[in-house]
Amino acid sequence: MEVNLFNATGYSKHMTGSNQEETDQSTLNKNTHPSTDEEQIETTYKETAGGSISDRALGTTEDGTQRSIRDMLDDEGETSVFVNRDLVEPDTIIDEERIVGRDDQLESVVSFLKPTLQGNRPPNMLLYGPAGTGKSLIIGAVTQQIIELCQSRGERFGVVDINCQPINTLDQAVYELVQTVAKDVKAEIAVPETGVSTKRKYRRLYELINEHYDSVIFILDEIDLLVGRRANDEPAYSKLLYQLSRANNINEIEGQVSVAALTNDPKFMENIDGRTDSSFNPRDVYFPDYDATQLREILNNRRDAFRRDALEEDVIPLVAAFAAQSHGDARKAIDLFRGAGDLADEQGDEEVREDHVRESQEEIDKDRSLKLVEGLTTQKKISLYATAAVACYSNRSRSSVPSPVGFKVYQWVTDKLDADQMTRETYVKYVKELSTYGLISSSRKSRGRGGGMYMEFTFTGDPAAMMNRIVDDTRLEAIANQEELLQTVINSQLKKFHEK
Ligand SMILES: Nc1ncnc2c1ncn2[C@@H]1O[C@H](COP(=O)(O)OP(=O)(O)OP(=O)(O)O)[C@@H](O)[C@H]1O
Repeated sequence: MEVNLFNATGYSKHMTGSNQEETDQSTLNKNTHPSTDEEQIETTYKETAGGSISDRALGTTEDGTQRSIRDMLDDEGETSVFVNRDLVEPDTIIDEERIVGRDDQLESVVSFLKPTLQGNRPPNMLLYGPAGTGKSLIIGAVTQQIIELCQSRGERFGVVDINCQPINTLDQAVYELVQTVAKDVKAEIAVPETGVSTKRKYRRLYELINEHYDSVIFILDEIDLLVGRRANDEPAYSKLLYQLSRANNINEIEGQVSVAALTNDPKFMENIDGRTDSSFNPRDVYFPDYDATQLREILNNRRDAFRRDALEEDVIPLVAAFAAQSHGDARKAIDLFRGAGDLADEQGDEEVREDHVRESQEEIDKDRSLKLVEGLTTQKKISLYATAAVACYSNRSRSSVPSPVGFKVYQWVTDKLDADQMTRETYVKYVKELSTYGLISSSRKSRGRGGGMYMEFTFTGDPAAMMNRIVDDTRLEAIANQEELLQTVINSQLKKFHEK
């Protein structure tokens, strides 16, 4: 892959072969000076707990003698299948040479952002495509290079990167931007999170940017999830994109500003307000799914995360095949690769084998839904329960859930429970969030001419199991006891929806 923009040699925090050699070397060094390390651990331990560490033997060996913490730590170091586990962590920024199959996207993003280096304003961008297809990776890799090039010329290029998924309102989004910039430039946030207007937060944002950056790019990940709370309002993402993309024109920000919005939703621009459309007016960059061959290559480029000879031949093809099944998501492939290695370590095996991959995949499947459900707020649980109930009790041949029906059932459930009721937008947002975890897939549907648009949700796993899990965890039991009634409500709502 040849990208001509840069002459910088690489990123300082990246994992390179030489970093790995350094790590190996320092591990070697540590082993040749055990007494120094032991003294250090012992001193720290004495200071905090009183007594010597060698007094405290924790494990027992096969011959019945007890082992110290240090022995056990040393043991693990020797048997791990990993030599550079960071390389299979999803958030590690990787070297350009390790990027696979994204030449076109990389070239587009480079060419769009190149004007920054000439002091000109780059266009705004919309990076769209399914989860785990490299959107954050590519924009992160290019902006990182620009930061370094600008630094070497004494210019300050700011990258303000936020994930909109956990953010509910425009006001929170602006505060998050202020917080992100303040952290980057090590300045005071100087505006409270609540109790002041959004306008004041914007003002602080612009002030920080004008003081600390010569040019700036906002990266808004999962932008489509920033819907806001009120049903009939313009969505929060539309307002935010409008403000940020015109901040330059109205001189709120003095340097060059561009906005890169990242989304899984290919139809994102259809919901944008007209005036936002014309001020944001992005250049599109599409990120398609990876196929199994590309996923294999992505994993092969990270096989040095593992000890040489620690991977059985079938491991990479099998991981790639599993990930290709779940929509070609590279994040899932890397997670499974790491998970199989962790399992081999846990089981004290020196090699990662096919059975570690299979077992790890099973655990991921089980864990994902369990953990996810445990961590949800009550409102999200109710939204998910209502949606799963429609999929489960529908008498129709297709068990997909139209969002208007899911919402009606959600309203019915909240009424029965006397719980708060969110707007339809918020309900849709909550359920869509679950598609990020692969529990649900969502697609936008049209009801035909003049009928409007709606979302359709499909469960990847068993919706009944999902309902049971939620019931175990919440006061929804009262509803679960009215199964027949719930079934009737669902099928009458489905009937109404399809007759319209
Ligand atoms: N082409 C690639 N080459 C190497 N690694 C990749 C590639 N694409 C993605 N990855 C890795 O997969 C993981 C997910 O990628 P990334 O976060 O860029 O996806 P995304 O499209 O932004 O996903 P989402 O929409 O869920 O935010 C990261 O660890 C990234 O390094």
